[in-house]
Amino acid sequence: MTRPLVLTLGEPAGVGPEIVAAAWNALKTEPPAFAVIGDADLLRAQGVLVVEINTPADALQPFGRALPVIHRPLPAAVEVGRPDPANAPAVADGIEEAVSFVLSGEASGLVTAPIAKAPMYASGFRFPGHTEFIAELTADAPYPGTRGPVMMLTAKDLRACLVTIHVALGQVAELITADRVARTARVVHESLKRDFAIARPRLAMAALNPHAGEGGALGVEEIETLRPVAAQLRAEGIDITDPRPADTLFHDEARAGYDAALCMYHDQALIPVKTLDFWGGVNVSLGLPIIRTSPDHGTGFDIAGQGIARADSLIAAVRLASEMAAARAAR
Ligand SMILES: NC(=O)C1=CN([C@@H]2O[C@H](COP(=O)(O)OP(=O)(O)OC[C@H]3O[C@@H](n4cnc5c(N)ncnc54)[C@H](O)[C@@H]3O)[C@@H](O)[C@H]2O)C=CC1
Ligand SMILES: NCC(=O)COP(=O)(O)O
Repeated sequence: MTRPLVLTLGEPAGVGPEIVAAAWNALKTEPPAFAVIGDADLLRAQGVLVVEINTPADALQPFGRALPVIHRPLPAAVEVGRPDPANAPAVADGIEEAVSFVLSGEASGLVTAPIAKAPMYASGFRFPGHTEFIAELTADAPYPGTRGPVMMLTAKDLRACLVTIHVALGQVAELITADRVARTARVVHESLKRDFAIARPRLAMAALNPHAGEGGALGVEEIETLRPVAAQLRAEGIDITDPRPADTLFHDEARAGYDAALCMYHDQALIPVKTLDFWGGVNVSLGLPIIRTSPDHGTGFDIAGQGIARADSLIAAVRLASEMAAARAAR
């Protein structure tokens, strides 16, 4: 029987509880089952039938008729739209527990609803986001390849992978080192084979500077770092382009020429992703011992509790986690 996925509820004052409830409504007749870790009362308040369970395996039997929840009550009352740092440690604990279920094999993969970074930081959380936190939690688990984490965002046929993630734009250029670019490319290449069943992945490298540096007139990173790394990667057998101007890398015909784009900074990847498919985009952590996906949107405080938040991205994240877990297990 298919192992269940495990879902975390994310920031309780955001759209997490309502999109998790809506995702269960949409997916309850479709395998795989999932177990939610979080405050069961928040989910009951969404009007769905909840069943409290103890382990992910307990989710399999009731999933079609009730939303299975491993109940972890929050310490502070939740005011919709107003995150309280007092609940942030419980949010982090939920992620940690969910990761342990995947590491132990009790769940096949992890899907996380969005967290709000600021209240987490205010409570002492020392990671930029889920991606780095989950990498730390899985650091001692065996992994048969180049370790990430690498953040990939998917939308329709676009897979955009980030060389740098949550850093100020002013710091990006100094972080574009040969080692970081090469490691990112290796993780992406291996993951496309292992988790996406693409036999011969084709990677496209986005340039950092306008017009790929215009021969050095608009920046030297392409000449000094990116072209030599691309050549080195090709010598290793990785099919990757030289750095290409980012403004012409994401239109329909361009996307047909590669399986994943290597993007140098957050917005270079996330703008095309969210423009192409804001509702269906998925955030994937590559190069980790566990499968982890997430919606591509955040906590939506401005709309939380109004019944208008869309669950499409979370539903896509559940489906993708299931497909990736199956691809990884089949190897
Ligand atoms: N994976 C994660 O945990 C992520 C967390 N965040 C966090 O979310 C918080 C808010 O970030 P923002 O930049 O405001 O992005 P956001 O994605 O929460 O909101 C941007 C816009 O999209 C709308 N929106 C978001 N989710 C929606 C949904 N499910 N249905 C309909 N409309 C939706 C919002 O109403 C808003 O207009 C921040 O603290 C950020 O750190 C942001 C992205 C990912
Ligand atoms: N902009 C993407 C984002 O914030 C997701 O971060 P993470 O929590 O998945 O690491």
